[in-house]
Amino acid sequence: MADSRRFRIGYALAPKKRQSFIQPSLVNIAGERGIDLVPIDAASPLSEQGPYDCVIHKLYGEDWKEQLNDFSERNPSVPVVDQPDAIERLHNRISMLQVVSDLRIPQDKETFGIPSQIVVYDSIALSDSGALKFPVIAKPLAADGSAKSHKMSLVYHRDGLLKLNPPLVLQEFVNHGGVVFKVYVVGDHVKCVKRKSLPDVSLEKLGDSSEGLMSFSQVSNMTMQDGGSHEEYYESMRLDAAEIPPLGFLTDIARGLRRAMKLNLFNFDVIRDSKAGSHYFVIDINYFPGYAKMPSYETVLAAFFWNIVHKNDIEVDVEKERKLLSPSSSPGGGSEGTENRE
Ligand SMILES: Nc1ncnc2c1ncn2[C@@H]1O[C@H](COP(=O)(O)OP(=O)(O)OP(=O)(O)O)[C@@H](O)[C@H]1O
Ligand SMILES: O=P(O)(O)O[C@H]1[C@H](O)[C@H](O)[C@H](OP(=O)(O)O)[C@@H](OP(=O)(O)O)[C@@H]1O
Ligand SMILES: [Mg+2]
Ligand SMILES: [Mg+2]
Repeated sequence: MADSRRFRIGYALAPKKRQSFIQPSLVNIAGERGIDLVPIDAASPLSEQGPYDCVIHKLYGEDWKEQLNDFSERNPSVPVVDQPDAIERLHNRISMLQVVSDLRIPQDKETFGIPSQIVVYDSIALSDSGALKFPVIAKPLAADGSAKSHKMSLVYHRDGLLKLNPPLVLQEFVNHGGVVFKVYVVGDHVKCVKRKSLPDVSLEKLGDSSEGLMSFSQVSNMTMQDGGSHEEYYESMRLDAAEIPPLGFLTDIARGLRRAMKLNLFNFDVIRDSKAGSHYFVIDINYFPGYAKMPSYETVLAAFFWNIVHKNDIEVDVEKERKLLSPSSSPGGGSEGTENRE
């Protein structure tokens, strides 16, 4: 007999994120699978809300982190996707990519790594950018969801560094044919899409650029106006022509990142080295990205939610789970996951 029980997944999202992610199509498809998506009011105590069979979230701040940790203590069997400590690694652009460098997965025909990069904490250190080869991209060290964290500069030569405001990551710019591959991960589902990227930088450009740097933000989210200019036509042609890396290669990286980071909802940006067609660089990892931009996002997310509430295969922090589920943990009152309340 089909399971008639309904499950409640609480979501704590900023208004803009709620609008882009909790679309009626997602609510309907999840509903058809017996899953109700229930808003969590971040302005009220989480302990007074619920009950939930799972909590998903993309909110920041120590208070929210404490509320979530308290919720997990009191509801050890209710998955929190994902654990704040695991997400925090992605809020710093050095620790974010360190996990890529630490991955140990077989690299056969296709190989991957991260661009050379250094962190600069103060303006004095700016002048000493070491052995980095120009151009470099100056990225805010913090990737904390603020608009500021996406404000970047392409720096053509050393003088350009003096106009920057640390703390920053200076990451070598890699010519990559103007296309970035965004790899969305939802549990064990992996989907790669192509997006516009920065164009390659010629040696001539390096020599003659007077201003020393070019600022930009979220270039991979810029939509081309319909019937755009000549350049936009060629941009879209280039996008179509770009060959997506082998899915098995991307899946190996995705699986490795998921296990290492203990995260279930993220994407990562990959660029192909124009100088070596089978070498790739991972340049960015994002927690709980814009899934609505992923084809069939509703079906993919609904299947992921179904797996969670049926306790299948999600990445958890086993140590944390073990501690929480140990006999000493006192499952308290509040919002234990519960039977259908219909
Ligand atoms: N090392 C690099 N070499 C070449 N291009 C790069 C490099 N790093 C970033 N870019 C370009 O700049 C864009 C923005 O960089 P990045 O993805 O790190 O920023 P972000 O603000 O975190 O973006 P997102 O919106 O994906 O979170 C990339 O999509 C890519 O087009
Ligand atoms: O094109 P994508 O889905 O990668 O765009 C994401 C982006 O990568 C970041 O994840 C943004 O989140 P923050 O880094 O926290 O700003 C997403 O914004 P959001 O408002 O959807 O969370 C972009 O969609
Ligand atoms: Mg990115
Ligand atoms: Mg990012």
